[in-house]
Amino acid sequence: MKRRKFDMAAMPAKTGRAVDERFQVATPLRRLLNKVFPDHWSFLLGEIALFSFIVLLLTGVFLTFFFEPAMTEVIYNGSYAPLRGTPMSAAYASTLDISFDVRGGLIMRQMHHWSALLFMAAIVVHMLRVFFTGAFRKPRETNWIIGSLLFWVGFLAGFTGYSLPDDGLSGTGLRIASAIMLSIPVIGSWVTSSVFNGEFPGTIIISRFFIAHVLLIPGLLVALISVHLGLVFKQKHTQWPGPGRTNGNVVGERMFPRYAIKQGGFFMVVFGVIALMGGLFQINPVWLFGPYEAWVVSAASQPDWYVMFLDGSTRLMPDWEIFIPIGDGYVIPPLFWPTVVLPGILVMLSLFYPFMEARYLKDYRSHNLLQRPRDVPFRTALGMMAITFYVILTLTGANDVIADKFHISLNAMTWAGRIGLLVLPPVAYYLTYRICLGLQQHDREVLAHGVETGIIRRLPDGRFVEVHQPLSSGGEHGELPYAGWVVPKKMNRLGALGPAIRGFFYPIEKPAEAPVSPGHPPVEPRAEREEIGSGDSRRS
Ligand code: HEM
Ligand code: HEM
Repeated sequence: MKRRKFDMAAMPAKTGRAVDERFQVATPLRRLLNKVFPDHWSFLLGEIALFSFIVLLLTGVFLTFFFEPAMTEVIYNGSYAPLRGTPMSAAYASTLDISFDVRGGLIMRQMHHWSALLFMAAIVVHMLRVFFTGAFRKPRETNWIIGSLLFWVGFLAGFTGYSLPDDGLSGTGLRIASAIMLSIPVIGSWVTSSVFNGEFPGTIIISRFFIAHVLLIPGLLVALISVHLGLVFKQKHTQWPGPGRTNGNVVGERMFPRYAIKQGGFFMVVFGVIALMGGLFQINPVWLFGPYEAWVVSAASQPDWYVMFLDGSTRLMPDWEIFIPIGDGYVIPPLFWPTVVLPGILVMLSLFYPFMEARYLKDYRSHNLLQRPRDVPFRTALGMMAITFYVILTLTGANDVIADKFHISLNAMTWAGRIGLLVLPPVAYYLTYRICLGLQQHDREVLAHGVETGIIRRLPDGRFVEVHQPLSSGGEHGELPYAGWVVPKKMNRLGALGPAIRGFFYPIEKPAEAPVSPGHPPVEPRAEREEIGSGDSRRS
């Protein structure tokens, strides 16, 4: 029999055909590789969250090989001399072993912790980007909801992870969690004894948190992130308005090859930065805190940054205890309001904001173009108000340290926090609003008179004027229309007092579909386009 010659060059095509004949993947794969993504630095924030999550998974799996999730008492006999001979839980002893005796263990622990901090920070900044640019509007409300859930599940991931080493700090955090659960009226004691299997701390909480931390929560996160990215893919990414970009298309680069290669590179950068931080900067040195003992609590015990706002809200709460005289009587301790009710309100507000805004603006159309924060002053101002609220609570979470370092009375810090929490957010709202209107005014000036060139000319009559260069009209980049909001002219006319008062803060006219301000980048010459079908029906 004649043997067929082996043709190496034809192998890839042949393999591809063989796979496609069996699984019919060529068409969906081509669609995937041809997907167009718009380019802007702020779209990388979601990717930082994604990449740091991947690092969390990788380092977390490594730690799981060596961590022992048990509260059985052991006598430490590892290489960290100051704690040798100390009775402690197996969990704490294994964390010390990971830090001192497992090869590469300390860098993995530190990378895990740094990536957790980066993950939460990236989520928050990504969420702010989505908020301030209006990317959550129809049709992307579902993705906003999934995103909000991701934040809160990430929060739980961080808290359960922080509790695992069972050192002095993590035990203090668990103690606070048990007090928060106990503060819930009626069901509080039942919830606490169910979670801790009896009295705090019990003997089971670390192994329960371990299952939650390495299995349930990561599983939930992977599922939610998959749906989140699936929706970004299905609904297509928003883009900044600009010449050639409309509500019905996406202008950018195809997934393959440039976009995919860029993303691969960016992952390496994020991984590299986390590895450097894990290698160079110490984080959570549990050996200094000692094993957890319920009666040992040190000052300056701080949680990770994303949990600190709850610590702060607890510190600011006045000691108002409510007694409800039904039956034997119920007590609602002050702790209930800042740690259960406040986060509950924040969860609800974060979940439903897109719907509240759409209702308020009576805007039920689909939006695929982003808005500049200055063009929607009320939203930008609300966002700044929320940030101010959060920052004050977070700083208050460290008010004992601030009081100590700056020699301020702790009581004065608490009162400053209380007053600041009520006064500063509205001030932030007002200032942001005025700044947005000022920036709009500046945009209008640029459109009317062109860009300042810095060239001063003397006119024949002796006056000096600055030469303004008109914005390009038509030409390569097309017209740059300005459709921002307009501050009303006749604010004080009798009979229009309402609009006049509102007009001081609010622009009256609704924004046009695509506010385009000067300075938007021209369309890149090799940009690709993809059309988006409108899903709007009756109410547009
Ligand atoms: C684990 C956390 C998260 C990951 C890994 C993640 C990842 C991403 C990625 C990669 C994108 C596309 C690129 C970009 O626009 O940045 C995206 C888009 C989006 N994300 Fe997230 N995200 C997370 C959390 C959140 C949160 C907390 C929110 C809001 C509450 C949110 C809301 C959105 C929305 C609405 C889009 C569509 C944006 C658009 O088309 O302009 N995400 N996300
Ligand atoms: C979003 C996901 C995650 C977050 C935010 C997170 C956060 C944390 C934090 C802050 C710690 C304390 C680290 C320290 O000791 O300094 C920790 C510990 C730990 N995590 Fe995670 N983690 C995540 C996912 C995972 C995954 C997917 C696994 C395993 C599959 C894992 C396994 C562990 C283990 C075994 C420990 C205890 C070891 C130790 O503290 O040294 N984690 N995690």
